[in-house]
Amino acid sequence: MSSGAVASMFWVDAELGSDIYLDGIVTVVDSKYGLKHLAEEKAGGLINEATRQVALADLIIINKTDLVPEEDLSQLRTAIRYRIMNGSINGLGKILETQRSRVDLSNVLDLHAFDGLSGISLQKKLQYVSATQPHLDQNIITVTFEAPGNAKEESLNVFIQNLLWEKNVRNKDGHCMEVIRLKGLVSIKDRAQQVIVQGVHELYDLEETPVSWDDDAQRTNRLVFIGKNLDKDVLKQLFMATVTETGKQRTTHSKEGQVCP
Ligand SMILES: Nc1nc2c(ncn2[C@@H]2O[C@H](COP(=O)(O)OP(=O)(O)OP(=O)(O)O)[C@@H](O)[C@H]2O)c(=O)[nH]1
Repeated sequence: MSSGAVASMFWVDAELGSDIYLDGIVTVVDSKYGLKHLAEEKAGGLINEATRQVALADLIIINKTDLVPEEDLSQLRTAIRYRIMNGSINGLGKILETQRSRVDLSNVLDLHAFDGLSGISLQKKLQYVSATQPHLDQNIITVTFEAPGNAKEESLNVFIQNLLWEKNVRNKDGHCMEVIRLKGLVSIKDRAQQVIVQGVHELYDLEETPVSWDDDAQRTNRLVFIGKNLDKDVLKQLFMATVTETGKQRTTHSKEGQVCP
């Protein structure tokens, strides 16, 4: 089972009030085979599992560093950084290097990547991502944008569900957008508090933070999407429709009845 699917299970569990909650996603990369797995090409241009797991991670552990020469390790580091720079919500996702996966637990636990607390620093993270986005990789990319206004909760749900569930949103070339993860700070109409939106694969959640908007007139939504075939203009245009309440949610880029693979 992929890490995203496992993460989704724990996330749902947390909502049921269990003692288990999703703190963050840690991906362990094997020094010896990591590079090979990251480079693997999948039929139909789909994102390979190793890249998907690295892009999803809040923390990456490169393990078995004793098994490879420094040269190989350096190549692997570059390959991972390249994927996180393009794919991570955290801008520069944290990387640890280990032998026998020995880590200081304080580096692994209490990541709080999925709870409201992370929202406080989210603004900084989002700014960092947009400032450093290199746009080198046409495979998995990060798209970020800001938009002023208040989203109607119902319209926001339709926007997210079209992306994650219906998968009917296409880029300008007609390719289906594939969102692996999304994160954002959004303003919902008639709510004083800031709301965090988190999505992993097909699961998403809107969570109110303890932070209130300073100035009602100047609420700025900030969103980050990680995935394939993402088009900033199309995403922003669709999101803007949720804040301007035009009632028209679909664009010419989504084709009725045609679900992406
Ligand atoms: N040399 C070396 N061996 C290690 C290290 N970490 C784990 N191993 C050994 O590698 C073997 C396989 O362990 P892992 O790769 O951790 O096992 P795993 O994650 O269940 O296996 P995969 O999912 O197939 O990668 C075991 O014999 C471990 O003792 C390390 O840092 N260095």
